[in-house]
Parts: sequence; C-alpha cells; structure tokens
Amino acid sequence: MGFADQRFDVNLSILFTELPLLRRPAAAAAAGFGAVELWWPWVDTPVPDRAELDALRRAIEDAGVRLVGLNLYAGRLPGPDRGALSVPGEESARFRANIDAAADFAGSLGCGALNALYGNRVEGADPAAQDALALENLVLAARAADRIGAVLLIETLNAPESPHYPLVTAAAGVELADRVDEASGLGNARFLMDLYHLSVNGEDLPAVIDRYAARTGHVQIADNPGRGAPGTGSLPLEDLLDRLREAGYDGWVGLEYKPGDRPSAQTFDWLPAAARAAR
Ligand SMILES: O=C(O)C(=O)CO
Repeated sequence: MGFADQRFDVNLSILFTELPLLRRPAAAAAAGFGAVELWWPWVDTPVPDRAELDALRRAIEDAGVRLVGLNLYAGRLPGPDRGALSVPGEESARFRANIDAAADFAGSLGCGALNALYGNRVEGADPAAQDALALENLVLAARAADRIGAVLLIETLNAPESPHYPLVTAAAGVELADRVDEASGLGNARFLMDLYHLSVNGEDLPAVIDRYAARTGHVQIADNPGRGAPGTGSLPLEDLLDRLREAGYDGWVGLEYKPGDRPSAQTFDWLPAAARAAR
C-alpha cells in the first residue's frame, strides 16, 4: 500500500501552467507521467477550430501520454465561473455546443471520463429552473459520454472558494449522479471525489470514502490548507488513498494541486517514479 500502489495522472490546467498548453504534455512525460487530465482549455470557445484541437491532440500523442480526464466547457475556471450547464441562456447554449466537440476530442484520444461542472447559482434565476436545465444538459452529456465509452463525472466543490456553487457535499454529488442515471437510463454517471474540496468543506473523509467509493469514477487530490502538493498541508493523503483502495477504488487519482513558487516539475518528490508511469 501507499502512493506506489496508485495510478496517478497530472492535471495540466493547474500544474505546468508556466508553459504554453501545447508544451505541457511533453513536460508531464519528462517528469515521468504516463497520464494527464485537463480542464476545457479554451475558456471562451466551446467549439474551437479543428486546427487547435488537432494541435493539442498531436501534442498529447507525441508526448506519449494518455488523456484520462477532460472537463467539458465550464466558462472561466477557476473563477469567476464554476461551470455552465445550469446557467440559463448563453452559457447553457455554449455547454450544449461543446458536448460533441469535447466528446469527439476525448474519444479520439481514448479518454474515459468527461467532467461536467454544474455552474453557479445566478442572481434572479429560479434555483429549481436551474436544476431542471442542469438535468437536461447532464443527460445530453451522459449520452455523448456513452457514445465514446466514457463515464460522466459530477464534481462537488468547496463552499468557501465557490460560494455560489450549489453542489458542496459528497452526498449531493452522488445524489445528482444517481438522478442523471435515472433520467438517462445509461448508468454512466459517477461521482468525482476531490479530497481537497471535500476537506475544505469539513467533510469526514474516511466516512465519505467508505460510503461512496463504489459510486466514484475519478479522484483528485491536493493538500489542505493551501491546495499544494501532498505534504505541504495536513491531509493524511497517503492513508486516505489506501482507504480508497481498500474500499474498492482502483481508478485514476488526478494531481490537481498548485505548484506554489516552484516550477511544477520540482513538486513531485513525494511520488515514487513507478506511480507516475501508469497509462
Ligand atoms: O475549479 C476547480 O477547483 C476544479 O476542481 C475543477 O475541476
């Protein structure tokens, strides 16, 4: 047990951001990683030109890394937006336009997980209407994920950093994944268990793991406080990942932490080389 027994991938939207997007896959490979994940990289463009998509696909293929997770269009992350699918009007339309573009891109790289961030509550909008729109959009996304053989992930964020995001408990994330499955009939919605966000919210992480490991399709980690590399805060991440393993989770663990004032490549000393190389 321990870090060496997990399959880690590196998030190229929070790590290696000191480099241009197209150089990040090779930088991850040079640091020993075999797998990467991404937030939707074109924050203002749900459907980019084919040339841009092709260039990113080539950068990933040429680096020899595998894309294992991709966020669908979510507006400007990490702020002020937190997703688009429950935001009426233009943002919902952008999310819908993005679904097939993102699924085609992910599918062309054999990526097995699409992450759909819910979006903030909007002042003046009826929360029930936002939730109804969200469910419609999540069913569309679940169908697109199913078409490429992927799961659709539902992520909860933390309330202090995302005060207008309505999904802030593990229970709410799992309940929504269940509702999407019920509405789509596809059974491919899963919980994205981000241990950093859950811990900032003060959740009992061992209890969350024991209860929801079986509904979890992807895990992300960062230490707390600070959202830095494991060891920079006080979360017992190695123990928590062992517990996840014991609870039956054997999927990817995404490194979604901030490098701080060091170059990203210097923030992986805590991670044995063998655990970086999974594909
Ligand atoms: O915006 C964030 O903090 C995320 O974790 C997105 O995946």
